[in-house]
Amino acid sequence: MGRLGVLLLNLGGPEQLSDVRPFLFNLFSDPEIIRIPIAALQKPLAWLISSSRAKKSQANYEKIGGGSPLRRITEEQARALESQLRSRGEDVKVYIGMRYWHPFTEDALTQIKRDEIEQLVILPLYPQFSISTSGSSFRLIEKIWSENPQLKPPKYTVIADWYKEPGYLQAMSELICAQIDNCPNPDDAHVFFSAHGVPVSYVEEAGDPYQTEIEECTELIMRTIGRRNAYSLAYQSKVGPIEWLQPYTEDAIVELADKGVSELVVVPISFVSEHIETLEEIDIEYREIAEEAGIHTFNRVPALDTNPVFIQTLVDLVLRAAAAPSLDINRVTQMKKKIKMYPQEKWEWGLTTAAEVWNGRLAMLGFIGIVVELISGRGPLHLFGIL
Ligand SMILES: C=CC1=C(C)c2cc3[nH]c(cc4nc(cc5[nH]c(cc1n2)c(C)c5CCC(=O)O)C(CCC(=O)O)=C4C)c(C)c3C=C
Ligand SMILES: [Fe+2]
Ligand SMILES: [Fe+2]
Repeated sequence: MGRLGVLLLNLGGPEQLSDVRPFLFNLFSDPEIIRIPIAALQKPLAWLISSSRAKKSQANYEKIGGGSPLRRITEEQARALESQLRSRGEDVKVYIGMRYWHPFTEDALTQIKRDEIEQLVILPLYPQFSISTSGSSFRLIEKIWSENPQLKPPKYTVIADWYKEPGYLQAMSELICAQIDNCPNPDDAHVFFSAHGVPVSYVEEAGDPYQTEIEECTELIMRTIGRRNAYSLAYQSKVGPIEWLQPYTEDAIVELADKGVSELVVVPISFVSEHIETLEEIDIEYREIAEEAGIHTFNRVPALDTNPVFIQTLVDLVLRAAAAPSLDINRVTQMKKKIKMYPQEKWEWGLTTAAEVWNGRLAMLGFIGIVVELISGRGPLHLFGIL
């Protein structure tokens, strides 16, 4: 086997407060994150939303030290993975490709070409697949390679999701058990999984397998734990006016308190590193809601970061993928069945009634939003809470 490369895919995050606005612009420019049916409106709307949201978002990043720790942690994970693989005798280099901030995926692919990597394993740092995360990164890689075919390595394999990996389940269950045991009454502790949400339309209309994979993942983790603790799942970080997966984390916490739960073990489930949604949203915002609702123990399970059992899982995944026949991005998307990634014709031009209605609604919302916002400086986007 020739020189092996591993490309870790992640979201990226602003490193300092002045990065927040351009980072948000990149994020909202992605049609897999916000689906604007008229492509020409994508960038103006991204500019509008990012400019207006920046202040609120900066205030949150300020509370966690003025920037996202995502780059530092992902680099630590990459180094740990690389040294583990090298200790197994592999001639390997690990790269990081972020979707919305440095180090960008484009730069990683250029470096991979320069280093003459012969076989590339593409490994998203998202255990479960979503159109908005791994799907978006796969689309970007496809686009870069189609525009610049010489960047494509001779062989590559894509890992679509890996939430069923025994090592991952083991690492998560050890971290959760430690927090259960930290509760005053461990048997009464309620294990509360909080996943990053996505709009309902992603699952119901575009066929995103994310919700199914998240639900299955929580069940597998609880089976691995093998204790009798009650558990539930909710979705956090809703953005904008449309309906996202429910129940929402903030409502579910209050409901549990109303039912008499007073000891909560909170498990961030859709991401493997500490980031703004764990350090600010869970640790500050949701903790406050829980305390006000009468929950006296709120133990948050730390993210995996460089947990050795987790890094070992990544090693196993890479070695298995490197030994497997080449699996390309198109086949992965097909394997994910009928996912409609934007701007597939089916979705964009509405071969189904639902998509037509939805596109119409979005187009109207976009037009009205931009016009009202530009005229008054305070439009529907504010009203609906996007900004
Ligand atoms: C599996 C994880 C994630 C999914 C699914 C996801 C979907 C999703 N996100 C937004 C909008 C925003 N996300 C933001 C930050 C952010 N998102 C994730 C992960 C998932 N997103 C992470 C890890 C981070 C934080 C990175 C960091 O800086 O540490 C933000 C910016 C922060 C803010 O202003 O709140 C936005 C906005 C949408 C719309 C979406 C699905 C369509
Ligand atoms: Fe997000
Ligand atoms: Fe948030």
